[in-house]
Amino acid sequence: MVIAIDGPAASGKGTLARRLAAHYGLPHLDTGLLYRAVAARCIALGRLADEAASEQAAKTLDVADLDPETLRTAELGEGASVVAARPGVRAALLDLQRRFAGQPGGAVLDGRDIGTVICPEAPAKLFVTARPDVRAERRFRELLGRGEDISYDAVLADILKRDERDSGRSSAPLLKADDAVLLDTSDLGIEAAFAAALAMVEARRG
Ligand SMILES: Nc1ncnc2c1ncn2[C@@H]1O[C@H](COP(=O)(O)OP(=O)(O)OP(=O)(O)O)[C@@H](O)[C@H]1O
Ligand SMILES: Nc1ccn([C@@H]2O[C@H](COP(=O)(O)O)[C@@H](O)[C@H]2O)c(=O)n1
Repeated sequence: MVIAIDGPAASGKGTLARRLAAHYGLPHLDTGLLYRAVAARCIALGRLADEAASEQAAKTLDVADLDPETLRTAELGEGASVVAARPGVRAALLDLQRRFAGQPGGAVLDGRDIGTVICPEAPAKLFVTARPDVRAERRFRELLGRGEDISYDAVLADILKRDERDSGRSSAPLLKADDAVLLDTSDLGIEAAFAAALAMVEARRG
């Protein structure tokens, strides 16, 4: 079974994707890490504004090299949303994601365009969201815990800017697929959100 999970930044989709993958014994791909890794390589080269450099980085990306610890910074979240708006970068990462989803037994993928572009035929699709202030508070605490020197206001501003860029781009914008189930986690803790997500997936399996 393929489970496709989309939603805006810090909505909790990665947390739910990991929990669902563990529950069903499926492999999980956090597709945001792909775009973060492309941005990391471009930033290291001083070429984030260079479209050709970002396409080249995407074409030569190795999933085995993705290190969540180094990639989940605020700077790379912003850089990822810049390179993710480029059609050539998205095209270069398409096959890799579809191959991951096509593994025997299925997979769980989370991102922005999984239910709409990468796996439009997935039987179980969730669109996870939460109010911006709630998302910012969660991400702020997470980044503080990781030792980043950042303010709540800066995190909220980053989230709003990324939401706008991700939803407004012409190539694979962040959208709820028509057949995705909406899950608002604003007033749900992690366990309650997981229970709701599991019930939605079970309903689709049945
Ligand atoms: N329902 C919840 N209640 C409280 N905290 C949550 C909940 N879901 C996730 N979190 C916390 O919020 C933060 C963001 O969650 P997560 O990384 O799953 O979001 P995301 O949507 O995958 O973000 P991104 O797209 O930016 O990678 C994490 O610190 C996570 O532990
Ligand atoms: N399927 C996806 C996944 C991510 N992006 C872009 O990457 C940025 C970082 O993603 P996180 O999930 O790690 O926060 C995100 O803001 C998107 O711009 C994407 O376009 N498609």
